Amino acid sequence: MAAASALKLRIEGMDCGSCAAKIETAMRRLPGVAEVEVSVAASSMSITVDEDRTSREAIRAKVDSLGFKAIDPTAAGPAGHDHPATEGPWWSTAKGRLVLASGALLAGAWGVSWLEPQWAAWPYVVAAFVALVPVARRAVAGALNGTPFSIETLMAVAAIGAIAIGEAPEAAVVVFLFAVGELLEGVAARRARAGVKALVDLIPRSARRIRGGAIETVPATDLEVGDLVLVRPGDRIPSDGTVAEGTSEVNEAPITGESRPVLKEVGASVYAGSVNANGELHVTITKAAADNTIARIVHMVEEAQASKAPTARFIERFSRWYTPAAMAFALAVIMVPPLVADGDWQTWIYRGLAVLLIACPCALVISTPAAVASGLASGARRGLLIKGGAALETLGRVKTVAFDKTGTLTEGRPKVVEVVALDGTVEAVLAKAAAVERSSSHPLGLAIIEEAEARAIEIPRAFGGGIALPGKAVTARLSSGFVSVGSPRHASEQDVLTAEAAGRVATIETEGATVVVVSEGKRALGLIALKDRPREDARAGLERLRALGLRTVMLTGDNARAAAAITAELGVEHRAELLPAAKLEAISDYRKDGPVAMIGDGVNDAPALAAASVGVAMGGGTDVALETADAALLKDRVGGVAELVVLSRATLSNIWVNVTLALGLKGAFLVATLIGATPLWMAILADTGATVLVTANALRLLRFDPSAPAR
Ligand SMILES: Nc1ncnc2c1ncn2[C@@H]1O[C@H](COP(=O)(O)OP(=O)(O)OP(=O)(O)O)[C@@H](O)[C@H]1O
Ligand SMILES: [Zn+2]
Repeated sequence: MAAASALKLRIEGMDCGSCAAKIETAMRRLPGVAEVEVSVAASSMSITVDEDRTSREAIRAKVDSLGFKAIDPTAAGPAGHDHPATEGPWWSTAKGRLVLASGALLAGAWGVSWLEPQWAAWPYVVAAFVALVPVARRAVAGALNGTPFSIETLMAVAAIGAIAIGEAPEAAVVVFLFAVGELLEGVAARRARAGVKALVDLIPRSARRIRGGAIETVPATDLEVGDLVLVRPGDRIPSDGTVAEGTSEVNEAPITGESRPVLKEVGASVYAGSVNANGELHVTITKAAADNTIARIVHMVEEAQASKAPTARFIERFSRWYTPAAMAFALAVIMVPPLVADGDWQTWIYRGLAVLLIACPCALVISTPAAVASGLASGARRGLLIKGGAALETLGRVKTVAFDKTGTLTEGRPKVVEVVALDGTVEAVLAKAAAVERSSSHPLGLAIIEEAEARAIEIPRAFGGGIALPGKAVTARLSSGFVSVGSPRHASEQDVLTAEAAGRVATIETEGATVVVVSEGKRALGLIALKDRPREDARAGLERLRALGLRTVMLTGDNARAAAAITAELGVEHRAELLPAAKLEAISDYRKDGPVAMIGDGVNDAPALAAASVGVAMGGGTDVALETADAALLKDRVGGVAELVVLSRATLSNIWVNVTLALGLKGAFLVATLIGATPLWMAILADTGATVLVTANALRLLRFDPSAPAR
């Protein structure tokens, strides 16, 4: 049995969701095709196919036969660059030329009818046919490949019908306006795509590489990991790297959306595309051009735009039966009044054809994807990365926002504030604790190691790796025996805390510190108290969420007293001393009241992020934050959560405005047509006009600023 392979093709020429549905239907009829998803917003198709049964050439040929152009990026030219040259100006595209040609013919026909009215019919017929031929070709191709009732079918039937009943001028205007509409329909998707791609253009083309004391200018794409580059004040940083020399403020707005410059010193990470403000920096390159954070963000947003939101899926399914139903209705309009009420055939055929035009579902089908694509692009430019339409919809409906404590509401850099020796010296307690924590990446562990190093304490070696009990403790074997560092609760469960020691723990915790117990075998050696600071904007960020009507909670594995001390400062409800499993339970509790967003740093809370309706990682462009979770805040601020929610809600209401506009216009035109108030050429505006409005409305999201104070 041959394995199915997953292909990703770029598809040019799609404007509207029904194009996507048509391609999907045709693909499913090919042998060996398992899964297929076509995205208009991303101009792409993902398909899983057994290539022994249908070759990729056959797939491409099939797509081309439907009137689109399929391009295999892996087979494409050098460097596998997946950002195609932008399509030329509108008049150079096939659709643009069609609009120009049929417009010119229409104008010519109008001129003839004015000069020589008795010859007017034929030029109009010619004008109508020129614009109709490509439409009819696509209608036939669609019908042969499983989509008999497409927009093109509606169009072709209506235009041919109009010519047949002697309304050639109207037919010509209708097909011309349809061609104009088609040209406009792709605009939203293209603009949203361009908005994101513009980010990549922020990466400079050249860099100043330092080699053997000399400085040479090289293309940024030639930089290799380990190269050293010089970045002067005012320059953009050519590739992700770390500062090797110098101090400067860097504006990271392109990546994080944060316009305040960030001070970078030796050892700090810098991102490609950010602007060096005032000092000279030497930067060691850590990523090749294609792996730069900004390039990956753009790639992720493109993938996100390709994934369909539930509403989009619903509307696509809906329009699958909607189009045939509309045709049946139009037929009834033509047949029933003349047969039943002795109506005039010519009049009712004319009205029935108008109904066909009004029924075109294009505006409806494009309403959701256009808004979602714009919303995602708008977020990406502000450091709010949402990985798909589904996540966006959920974020807009969220009822509860749960936060992890460490690294999310707090800075995640606890500091040791006190060391208490219960047995032996303070130095020995720290030394052994640090030795155990060497095997852990927990923020508390890092703080303990840092403190031991700061006090120049020699850290002994551990034998073998440590054993971590998540949410409880970490244990390792030292030369003196097994040493554990863990929560007081875990220590008392293990019977190593005396009543007196437990009393000291309680006293320190009341001051808002986290206490860990260092024990050897069944003996408590000492206590280490640590404190972490709340993030600067945590309070304001939480308040903004509550102002949006959301419930905010803090879920923490830390002790109840320390948690209470922090939440008193932040004004947020909390649940403390939660083991990882209990965090998941808390989340499913909250989910009973509606969707829950979980905000974490993506480091040790991946299960909680996954358990929530939507997981949001916070963590300044780190790999973990980008890969895990359904959404990520590239700007390390609690306020970003509210911005995510505001943007998502704005996108959802934009979608509803679009759907209402599309359906409303159709309803109004339908009534006007049935009472005979709408000529054919106006009926087409019910869809083309709505498409333009819907597109323009969706594009407003590109400029939407979710950080603006609530209206
Ligand atoms: N590596 C470790 N070293 C010391 N103590 C630990 C370690 N791992 C867990 N603990 C103990 O378990 C408790 C809970 O840990 P957990 O990782 O669940 O929470 P946290 O990450 O500190 O806080 P939050 O849940 O708010 O992010 C800690 O407060 C600490 O007492
Ligand atoms: Zn349409």
